[in-house]
Amino acid sequence: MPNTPLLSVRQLSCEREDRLLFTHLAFDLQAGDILQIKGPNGSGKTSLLRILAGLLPYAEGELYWQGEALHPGEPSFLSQLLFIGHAPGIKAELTPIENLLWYQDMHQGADQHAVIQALTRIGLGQFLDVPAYSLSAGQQRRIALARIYLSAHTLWILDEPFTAIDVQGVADLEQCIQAHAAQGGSVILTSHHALDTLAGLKVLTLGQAMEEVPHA
Ligand SMILES: Nc1ncnc2c1ncn2[C@@H]1O[C@H](COP(=O)(O)OP(=O)(O)OP(=O)(O)O)[C@@H](O)[C@H]1O
Repeated sequence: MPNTPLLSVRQLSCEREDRLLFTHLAFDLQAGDILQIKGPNGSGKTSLLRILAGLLPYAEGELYWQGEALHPGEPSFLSQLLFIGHAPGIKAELTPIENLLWYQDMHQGADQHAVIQALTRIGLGQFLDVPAYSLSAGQQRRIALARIYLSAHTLWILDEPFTAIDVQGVADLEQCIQAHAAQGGSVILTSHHALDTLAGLKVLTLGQAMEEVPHA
């Protein structure tokens, strides 16, 4: 008998500004899955991720988390979710350490040692104490992405995580995503890049059926 999916989406429709972006969207996400959402600009990829994160209402549909009806904004679900949106979502006047301590303090209590380790792993070890506004776009993005190294969440939802990240950074992130999935976590992400180096990748192109991608 198949395992209960971690997340099930059924008959989901999204409408923005009186325009229907997608209808009858349905897919299952199993523990250990990495799911890439694809589609042209404006097709609704970010909107879908924001619906799942409880940040955007949806027109119709049902969501299930581990077989139970899910209302995405509910705290018990949010405690298992790491959402990193399109924008870096950091405070420009704070240093990388301050940004992550502030974020951690809101969620699970601050741990400066863990924050420094995460920033070092993401390649910001030499920029711990400078204001974020003095860093490049890719470095600012890395501050936000360092949260994956602090995360104990089951589900990661990452909107364009590789934007502005260099080749080595992309490879490191892919490795981290793969490791999370290998430990039974799941990842839903958007990216316009081919991610076929990720083993077990599934792709959902909005408006089409979900497919498994052969490992490159
Ligand atoms: N803040 C907003 N307010 C109103 N409508 C919006 C807003 N953001 C997006 N939309 C509408 O939703 C549509 C889908 O946007 P969304 O960001 O979900 O697309 P996307 O597939 O992620 O695009 P991209 O590949 O360019 O990131 C847009 O074409 C726009 O019509």
